[in-house]
Amino acid sequence: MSQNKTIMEVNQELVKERAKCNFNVLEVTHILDGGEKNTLHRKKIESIALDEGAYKDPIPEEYLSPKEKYENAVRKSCLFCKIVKNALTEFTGLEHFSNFFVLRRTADAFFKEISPFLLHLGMFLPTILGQCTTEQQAYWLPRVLDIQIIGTYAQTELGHGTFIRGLETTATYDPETEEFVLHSPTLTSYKWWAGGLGKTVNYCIVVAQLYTKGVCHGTHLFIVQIRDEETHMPLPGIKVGEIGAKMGFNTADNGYLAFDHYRIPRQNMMMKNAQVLKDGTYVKPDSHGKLTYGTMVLVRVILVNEVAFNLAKACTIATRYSAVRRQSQPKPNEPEPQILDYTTQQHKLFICIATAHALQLASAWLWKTFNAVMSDMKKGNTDSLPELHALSSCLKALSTSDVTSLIEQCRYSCGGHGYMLCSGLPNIYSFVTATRTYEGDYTILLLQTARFLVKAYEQAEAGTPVTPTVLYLIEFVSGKRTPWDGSPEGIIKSFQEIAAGNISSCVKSIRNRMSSGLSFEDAWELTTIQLVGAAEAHCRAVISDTYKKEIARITASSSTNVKIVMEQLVNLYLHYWALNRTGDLLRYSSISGEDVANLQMKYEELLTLIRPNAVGLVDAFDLRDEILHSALGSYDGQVYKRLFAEALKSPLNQEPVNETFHKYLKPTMQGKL
Ligand SMILES: CC/C=C\C/C=C\C/C=C\C/C=C\C/C=C\C/C=C\CCCCC(=O)SCCNC(=O)CCNC(=O)[C@H](O)C(C)(C)COP(=O)(O)OP(=O)(O)OC[C@H]1O[C@@H](n2cnc3c(N)ncnc32)[C@H](O)[C@@H]1OP(=O)(O)O
Ligand SMILES: Cc1cc2nc3c(=O)[nH]c(=O)nc-3n(C[C@H](O)[C@H](O)[C@H](O)COP(=O)(O)OP(=O)(O)OC[C@H]3O[C@@H](n4cnc5c(N)ncnc54)[C@H](O)[C@@H]3O)c2cc1C
Repeated sequence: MSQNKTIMEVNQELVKERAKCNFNVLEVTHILDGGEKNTLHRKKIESIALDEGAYKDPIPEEYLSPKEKYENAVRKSCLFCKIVKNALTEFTGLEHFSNFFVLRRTADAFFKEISPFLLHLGMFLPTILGQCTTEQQAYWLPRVLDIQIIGTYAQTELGHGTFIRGLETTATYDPETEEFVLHSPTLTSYKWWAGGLGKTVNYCIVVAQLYTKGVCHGTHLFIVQIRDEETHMPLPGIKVGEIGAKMGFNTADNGYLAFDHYRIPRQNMMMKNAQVLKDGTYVKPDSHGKLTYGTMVLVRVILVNEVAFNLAKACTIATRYSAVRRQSQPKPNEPEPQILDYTTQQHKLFICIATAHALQLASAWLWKTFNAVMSDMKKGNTDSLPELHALSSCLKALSTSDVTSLIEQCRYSCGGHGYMLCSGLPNIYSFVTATRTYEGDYTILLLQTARFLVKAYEQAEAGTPVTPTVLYLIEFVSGKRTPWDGSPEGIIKSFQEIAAGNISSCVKSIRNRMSSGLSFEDAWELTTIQLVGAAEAHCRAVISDTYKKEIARITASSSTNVKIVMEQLVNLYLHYWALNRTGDLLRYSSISGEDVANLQMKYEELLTLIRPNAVGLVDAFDLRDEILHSALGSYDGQVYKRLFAEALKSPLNQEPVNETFHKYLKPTMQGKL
């Protein structure tokens, strides 16, 4: 493995664990990277960016003031872009975007929190790729890829994030000057949250209500210059600043922005889908009405990969630490066990490894689906967009929610040391917990999927064709049920039955409520707890099915032991979630109490089988120490030496006596204060 320029020798606990591992670690790395070629490409980029040590901070980030932290993050963002510039210029189409995952991963060595450039590459660039005409792209793309301008995505306002149709910023077309006039009529219309907006960017994409010829045509996207390219001063008519301290993302200068009748040229409306002609005539998109929401769909797809990667980091840290840490004495006169030998610890950690695999593979599959839909859309066919929207919504919601809980579980599994910033876990957590909210809140996105599921159920009832991910509804409405058999395929089938059963209950509730006189909206609203549950169940079935099928496909040519350990993890994932949903299983499948007990036994057996390979499995994520930033999770496992070295960096340890002793402590203790 390409492990790091470590100066310490590897802890014997980890040496023994690595010797125990019975599969080829590199083979699993290739599976997770999507093939050997991708692994080599990733390692090459990591080498270019990291081998010279440019990511290192003179003073640890956590001991800097907020302003210094931000300034240091800008310095390193520029450095990072300079180092990887060649890689950046390759991204001239959304189809190349998966290569950004590699850059994103490498950038983590530079930032313990986040780069203020994240939105430039993560949203400004893809929106230009997805929403501009070819001519507009020819103008903007070179400047964006060459970092001649830096941009962000300003959609959310102080008053509205979720409800995009409720945004208040206006863009009113003036045919006299062929300009749009951007205006923020109220305090609640101030743009709020956009990453990098506070101090870093000079351009941004603004989402505003388009008015032309006195008619409002709903929200549209505009490219807006907000700062002078030479002086970086806000331009006249622009009010811009930073929104203040947050739970995480503190190096991302999230900002606010308001317009006072601020003019931009007509050409700055992103016109791939809808257009405003010189005379103010509005030309509607002739296909799907929600095409301007395209960047959100892309970023939701990206986020599934993003959280899988962050979970891989967290469980690498927690698993290596658990192999090194010894605690308690269950058997008299025997040494204290490694905490990884406790079944409850395995229960906390192995589901994290399995989930990181499941989400990594589900995200690769979703990425393929996204590209297929984009390719259809290029030919004018938007038929598969609703299914993509439903899928990307629920996968984003469930993956960010699962991973947030599992990262916290990794922290719990490291006891007190996990609470230290130098464990790396708090920063990973504060980054990932935000993903549950941004780019569409958890509940909101599941309710979007639920809309699709209810419609699909009605189609299945009516005997009209349904899309691939909901084919299970056809069997369900026909009354066909598969008896419980406890096999992996049987568990997935039962997850589909749970999903179908939940959707069916929702449909019944809505119909019953409507037949008792409620409107559809009120009936829907009263059913939303169940609808969220149904969308979650559907998504669990999709992830489980995809995970199992993808592992079977990819490992068809793998060595025997790799195949075995990969299948064990799939089974662990399925058993974990089956046990977690026994209520639903008892309600919607033919499972018995005895079957549940068998599931539990099988689950515990799987933990024991996976245990010898646990460290090998996290090594296979192939995360360089520079990217992990963790005293607990480094490849050498020198946990205690690293914790102590980190403690010595504390500013409080730079002097034997702090001045507060003379100012406050001594006078207090001497009764003189
Ligand atoms: C130095 C460099 C260092 C590092 C960088 C290196 C590399 C970087 C590269 C990658 C980065 C990696 C990862 C991260 C990338 C970027 C992210 C990082 C940070 C992001 C920060 C966060 C940004 C944001 O949050 S932006 C704001 C996002 N906001 C939202 O998501 C709002 C959520 N709300 C909505 O989506 C909608 O309003 C709604 C869906 C809830 C409702 O909309 P609306 O009211 O208009 O519609 P409805 O009436 O409900 O529905 C009508 C029908 O339309 C359908 N619909 C809705 N949405 C869509 C859609 N998107 N597509 C298709 N169809 C849609 C809906 O289903 C209805 O259909 P029906 O048939 O009528 O039922
Ligand atoms: C770290 C971070 C970075 C961000 N970066 C950006 C950015 O770069 N650009 C940008 O434009 N935005 C950004 N955002 C904003 C983000 O997209 C929004 O915060 C998000 O979409 C949620 O919207 P909201 O804050 O308005 O929440 P609200 O919609 O007010 O949600 C509050 C609560 O109400 C519930 N709720 C709301 N509506 C309904 C409903 N119809 N039914 C049931 N429950 C409902 C929600 O589920 C939630 O529990 C960022 C946010 C964060 C936290």
